[in-house]
Amino acid sequence: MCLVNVLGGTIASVLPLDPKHSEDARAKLRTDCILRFPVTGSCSFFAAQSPCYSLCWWLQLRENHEANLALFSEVIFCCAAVMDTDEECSIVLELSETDPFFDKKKKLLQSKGFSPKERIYLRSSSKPGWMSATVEVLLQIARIIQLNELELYFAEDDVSVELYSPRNELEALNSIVLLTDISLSSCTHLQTNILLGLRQTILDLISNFGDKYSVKGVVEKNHRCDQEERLIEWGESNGVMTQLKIAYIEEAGRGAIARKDLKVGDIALEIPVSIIISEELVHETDMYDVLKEMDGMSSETILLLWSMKEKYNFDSKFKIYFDTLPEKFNTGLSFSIEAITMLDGTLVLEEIMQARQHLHAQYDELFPVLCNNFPDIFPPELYTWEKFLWACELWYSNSMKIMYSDGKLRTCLIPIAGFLNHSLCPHIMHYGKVDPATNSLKFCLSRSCRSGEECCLSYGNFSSSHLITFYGFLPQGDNPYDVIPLDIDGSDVDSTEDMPVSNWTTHMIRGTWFSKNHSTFSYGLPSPLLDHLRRSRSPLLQTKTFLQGNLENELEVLENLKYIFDDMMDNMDEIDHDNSWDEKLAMDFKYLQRRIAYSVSTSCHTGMDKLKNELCKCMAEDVEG
Ligand SMILES: C[S@@+](CC[C@H](N)C(=O)[O-])C[C@H]1O[C@@H](n2cnc3c(N)ncnc32)[C@H](O)[C@@H]1O
Repeated sequence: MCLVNVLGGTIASVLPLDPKHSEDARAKLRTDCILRFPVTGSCSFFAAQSPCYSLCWWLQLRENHEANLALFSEVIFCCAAVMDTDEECSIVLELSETDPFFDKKKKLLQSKGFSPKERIYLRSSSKPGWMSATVEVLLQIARIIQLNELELYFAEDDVSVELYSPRNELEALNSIVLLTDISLSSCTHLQTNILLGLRQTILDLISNFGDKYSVKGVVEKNHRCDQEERLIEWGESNGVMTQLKIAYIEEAGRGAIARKDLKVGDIALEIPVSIIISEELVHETDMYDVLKEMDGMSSETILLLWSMKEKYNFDSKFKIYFDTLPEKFNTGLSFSIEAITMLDGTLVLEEIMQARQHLHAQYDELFPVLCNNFPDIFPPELYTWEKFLWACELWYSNSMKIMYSDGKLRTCLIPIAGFLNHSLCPHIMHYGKVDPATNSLKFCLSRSCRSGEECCLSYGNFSSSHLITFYGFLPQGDNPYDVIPLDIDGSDVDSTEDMPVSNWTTHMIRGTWFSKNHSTFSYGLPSPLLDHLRRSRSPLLQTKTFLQGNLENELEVLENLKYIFDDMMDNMDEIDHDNSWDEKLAMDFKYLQRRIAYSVSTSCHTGMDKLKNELCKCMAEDVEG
C-alpha cells in the first residue's frame, strides 16, 4: 500500500519529510557548492521544506542569497577545445565524475544518445545550418551537465527538451561562451574564426532567450530617488564602480537600471570589500565582547543585534546606507492574522508559522536578559520585538553569502547591491566571490541588459512560498521551483534487475504545464514519481506496456493522484478580500497553488481517459481472440 500525503494542506495534515535525508542532502550539497558547484538553489528545494534551527538559527531559516561561485572557481565540467587541424577544431564536453548527480545525468545523456564525454567537431563548412546544428548538440549536452537536483527530477528522457529552466539555459549557454573564451586564447587564425562564430551565435541565443523569457520591470518615472543617489555617490567616493542607477519599479520597490547597454561578461557593479557589512565590523565593538562569551552565539546573530543598534547610530559609517532601508519590509514574517488565516490549505502557511514561532522563541531567549544585564549596550527601547522582527526581515531579504579571499563564507549586507531585485531569468547569476586581485565583489552579466532596462539578480532557486515568507513577493512568470513536495509512504520498493527503481528518495510535483510530454505513461507528471507509484502498487508488473494488468495499475495510480489534488483544491476555499498587501499576496499564492493542483488533476483526468480507451481496446481484442 502506498500512501501519498501532500505536504501542505491544513496544518494538521502536514507530514514532514524525513529530516535526516534532507539534512544529509543539504550538507552534501553545501560541501559540493563550496568546493566546485554552483550554489544557486541546489539547496533550496530542501531548504524550503525543512527549515533547520541551530546555532545560526535565523539564517538557516532561509538560504540567503547564496554565494554564486561556479564560474569563478573550478569549471564544473571538464571541457576543452582541442585543436585538430587548421580548419577544424573540436570541443570536448565531459560530465565530471565528481558531479553529485553523475549517475542520473549520465543516464539522461545516454537516453539522448550522448556519452558522459563527448567530442563535438566544429567544422567550417559550406553546408547551411552547420553552426546551428552544432550549437544544438553542444547545448543539449551542456544543459544536462548544468542541471540541478530539482531540474533533474523533472527532466524528461524521451522527448527533446528545449528548456529545463531559465537558470539552466543561461548556465548552459554561458558555459559554452566560457569554453570558447578558453579555447580562443590558444588557437590558429582559422580556428579563431570558427570559435568567434560559435561565440557570437551563443551570445545571440542568450540575448534572444532574455527577450523571450524575462519579465521586464516597469520603471515608475515620477518617483525620486534622492537618498539612493546619495548612497551611490557615497559608494563611488569609497571605490564603488557602477553602471547602474536606482529607480522605482512597479510592484517591486527600488531596482537597479542599466545606465548604458551592458554585454555578457560586463561588470555592472563592483563593490570594494571595505564597504561590505560583515562580522569583522562587529569585532571592533563592545557588543562583541559581551556576545562572544555567550554559548551558541553565531556571527550572524551578532550581526543582527549589531544592525538593530547601528540603524540609530548618527555617527555610523553606514548611516547613509541605513537611511535608505525601508521602515517596513512586508515579508511573510509580518503577515497579519487575517492574511495567515487566508493561507489555510497552502504550503506557505506552515513555512510562515514555523518561522514566526522560531523567531519568537529566539527573541525570548535573548530578551529581556541582554537588556537587563547590559542596558548600556542593549538599550531596551532599541531591542523591542518589533525592531527585532525588522532586523530579521532586513537580513533575510537583503543579505548575501559571500566567499572572501581567505576562503571563509560570510553573511553580508552589501550597500547598493541591495537594490538589485530578483528575476527568474536574471542578468547576474554569479556574484558570490571576492576577487582577491581587487579585493572587491564583482557583479558580472550572464545575459545582456539594455540601457534603461532593470538589471536583476538571481537570489537562488526558491519556491514562491519561500520568496513570500522571507522576501515578501511572488515572482512574475512561471517559477520552475514551485513544487508541491509529496511524502510517500512505501519507499522500500523492491527492484529487479530488469526493472530498477529510480533512486529518488523524495518526490514532488509541479504544474504540468512545464512538461512537454503528456502522452500515455507520462501525462506531464514526473517520471520518478510515476515509477515509484507504479512499483509500489505492483512491483512485478512490466510497466509502460499496453497489457491489461498494467493499464489497470496505471489507472489506479492516476486515480489516487487525482484524488489527492482534487482534495487539495477542495481544502482551499476561495476567499475574496485582497485589500491589504499581505491579503493580496496570500490570495495570489492560493491562486498559484490551486493552479498547480488543477493542472495535476486535469492531466490525471486526461491520462485516465486515454488509459480507459486502451483498456477497452485490450478487452475487445481479448474477446475477438
Ligand atoms: C534585496 S531587496 C531589493 C531592493 C528592494 N526592491 C528595495 O526597494 O529595497 C529585496 C526585496 O526587493 C523586493 N523584490 C525583489 N525582487 C522582486 C521581484 N521580482 N518582484 C517584487 N519584489 C521584489 C522584495 O521586497 C524583496 O524583499
